[in-house]
Amino acid sequence: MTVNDDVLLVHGGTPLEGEIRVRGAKNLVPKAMVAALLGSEPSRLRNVPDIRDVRVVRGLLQLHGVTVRPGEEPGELVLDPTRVESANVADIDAHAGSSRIPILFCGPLLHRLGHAFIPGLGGCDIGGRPIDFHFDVLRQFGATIEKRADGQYLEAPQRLRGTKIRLPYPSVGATEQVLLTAVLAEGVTELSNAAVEPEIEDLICVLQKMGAIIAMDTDRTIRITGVEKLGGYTHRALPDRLEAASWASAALATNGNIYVRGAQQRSMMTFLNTYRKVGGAFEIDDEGIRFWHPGGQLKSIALETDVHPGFQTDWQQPLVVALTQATGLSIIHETVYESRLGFTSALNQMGAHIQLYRECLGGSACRFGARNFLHSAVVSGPTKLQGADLVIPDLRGGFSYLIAALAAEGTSRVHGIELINRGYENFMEKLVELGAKVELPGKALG
Ligand SMILES: CC(=O)N[C@H]1[C@@H](OP(=O)(O)OP(=O)(O)OC[C@H]2O[C@@H](n3ccc(=O)[nH]c3=O)[C@H](O)[C@@H]2O)O[C@H](CO)[C@@H](O)[C@@H]1O
Ligand SMILES: C=C(OP(=O)(O)O)C(=O)O
Repeated sequence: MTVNDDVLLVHGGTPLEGEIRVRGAKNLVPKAMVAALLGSEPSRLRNVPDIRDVRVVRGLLQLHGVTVRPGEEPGELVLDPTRVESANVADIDAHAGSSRIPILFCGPLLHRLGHAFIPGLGGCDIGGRPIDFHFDVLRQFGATIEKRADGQYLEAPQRLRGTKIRLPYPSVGATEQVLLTAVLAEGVTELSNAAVEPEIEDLICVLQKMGAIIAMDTDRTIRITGVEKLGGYTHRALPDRLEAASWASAALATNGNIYVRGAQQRSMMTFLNTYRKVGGAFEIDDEGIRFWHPGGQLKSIALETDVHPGFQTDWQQPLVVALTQATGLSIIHETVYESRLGFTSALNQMGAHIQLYRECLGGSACRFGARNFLHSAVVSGPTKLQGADLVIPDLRGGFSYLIAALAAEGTSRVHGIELINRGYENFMEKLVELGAKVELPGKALG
């Protein structure tokens, strides 16, 4: 086992109780920051969380000549792209492997400079995560792409042209690639089989504020009429529905009660339905959502992850920890990523009973069915969890291990917690506020 030295000691068995606040979505904020690169004037983005993925994009934008400074209110960034053409881009390799976001710089840089260099991407190791759709799309707009040892070099010999595209799968990133490229391309782009996640709708709102013309049909078709020039925007990022659901799962698994300020019903409806089926309670008001374990037994369920409006894959791992406490057999079918269930082996070491299958369990057949991936699970519960030594595998898997350690009897050592900072703002402070007994060896918390 590879053990990192950033370790959190978690003394389990205390219900999480209290209030925390979620700010702007990890899966929107960095993209809205990239969108600022398309404008001829400064933009203002509000509700920006202090997470690693935001810091990475800030560094990348600055490298490309965008000035990024704090605005008037806490969590506001002002992004000024007016000097991009004269930037002297150096050290871009330092960003290789940092996140998935660099790929979204392609369209804006091609429009502004006629060329772009994209270093190798990072992001969670939960499947192959190819970027073939992105490059197919960019070629359709008229870009040329050359693979080099350290990344991809792209050129736009002339202004990119609008085009008709059908995605093989409603990929979030590829849909964003089309949006960020089509808005300044010549003519109309028609994208079918697009992803329609709430973060994509919010990115469309950002682009419309900048002067873009984008129409969304109900059948996953998005039509973009290219314009000559875009201005800046002022926008408050939609709240992070993925972080909110993680805390909701933590409340359920630890017998707790957490008010998540900022959580919004509209973007979480599918999660809320599932939470209720499992036996979790929630109450919605204008400012947020309270989630709690109402007592009694939790119920097992059949769950299939899917693109929006289905059950978001990033909700899956934290909820699985709560399902180890439900009575009976729960079935999980992960249809978005082929390798997102590997984190369950550590839960089994803690006492859970989770069996993985290559077959598509629970109803529909997915892309991974006949391809040998362990992408379905049967969780048998309830099981008592015991503290263990855990090594964080990926962002949501990492938060799930925290939940499991908090729900377990005894003490766990959770290694690699730095990864959680990629998508959860101040998670340690929040844990302490909620009454968790956690320690960073040698450091004071709370
Ligand atoms: C930073 C960010 O917003 N990340 C989110 C984004 O990731 P990301 O945008 O990377 O995810 P996609 O929606 O693109 O990926 C979905 C599926 O499409 C496949 N695919 C994608 C692109 C491609 O060129 N070829 C290809 O085969 C992927 O391997 C995966 O199986 O959406 C995912 C699905 O909601 C979320 O889990 C991630 O949290
Ligand atoms: C998979 C995730 O993110 P990314 O695409 O940034 O790896 C996630 O947020 O769970």
